Amino acid sequence: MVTSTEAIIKVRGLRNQFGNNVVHQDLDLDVCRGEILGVVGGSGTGKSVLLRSIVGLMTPAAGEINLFGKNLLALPSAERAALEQRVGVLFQQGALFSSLTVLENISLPLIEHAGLTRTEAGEIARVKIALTGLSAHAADLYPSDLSGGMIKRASLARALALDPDILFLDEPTAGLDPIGAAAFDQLLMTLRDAFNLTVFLVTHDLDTLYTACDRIAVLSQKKVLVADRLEVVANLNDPWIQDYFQGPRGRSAFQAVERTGASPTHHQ
Ligand SMILES: Nc1ncnc2c1ncn2[C@@H]1O[C@H](COP(=O)(O)OP(=O)(O)OP(=O)(O)O)[C@@H](O)[C@H]1O
Repeated sequence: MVTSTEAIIKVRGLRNQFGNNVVHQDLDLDVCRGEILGVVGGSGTGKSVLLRSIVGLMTPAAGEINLFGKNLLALPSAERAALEQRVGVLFQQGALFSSLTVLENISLPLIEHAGLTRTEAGEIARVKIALTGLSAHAADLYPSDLSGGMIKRASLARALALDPDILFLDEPTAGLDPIGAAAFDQLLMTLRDAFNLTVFLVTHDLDTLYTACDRIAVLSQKKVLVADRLEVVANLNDPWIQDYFQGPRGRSAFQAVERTGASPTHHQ
């Protein structure tokens, strides 16, 4: 699939800080429409904080965040809320409501934000459940009845409830076994292709980077050090990048891709 070069997300001069802890300084990033961008970096480099800033869950100390060509931070709150509804977010722990069934969890944004009735929302929620590969009977289960992989899929179904243009995922394959993680990567690519979704994916999973991502952004030294195709990023002369991509796990992920012939370039 061909990703466009149009930046659907444009971050400029971003600064985030908690007390004296400056997490981002002068951070710039473009995310192109239709791409799956993998965001990596050492622990604490601010991947989740970057995600939360872009989706409007926290206000940066300085900088500009353009979503769909509009400066998010300068918009009146109603317009900003409308824009934020065009993004779906899958948080690290899934963040499903434990007292609601899967169907009710997915229905909630449709009732609250799209003004649908319970019945209408339930119908759409069932479509999303099928779309994410969950069996129909999962609809009536509670989060505590679900396996780790099912929780990820149910959370994905909820993130897709309002037909977002951009999907944000924070460590979606963390805690999944390798087969479950590979299946989730495949699902992501299928959904991106089917709906021309743009995907912002925070991950530590090297297999995901090799198989699913069109470009990779590396967070380091409070900035995006590089955002480019894997071949370019993996060969950069930077200690963290070399350790990460050329270390034993990086090499085995690369060899697995070589064996199966799967490669990000095959999706472009
Ligand atoms: N609400 C908060 N209050 C204070 N400090 C915070 C808050 N949220 C994040 N931080 C700090 O911001 C920094 C970046 O955190 P963040 O969770 O974005 O890192 P990360 O790159 O996602 O890490 P990991 O890979 O370990 O999940 C850390 O130093 C963290 O302690």
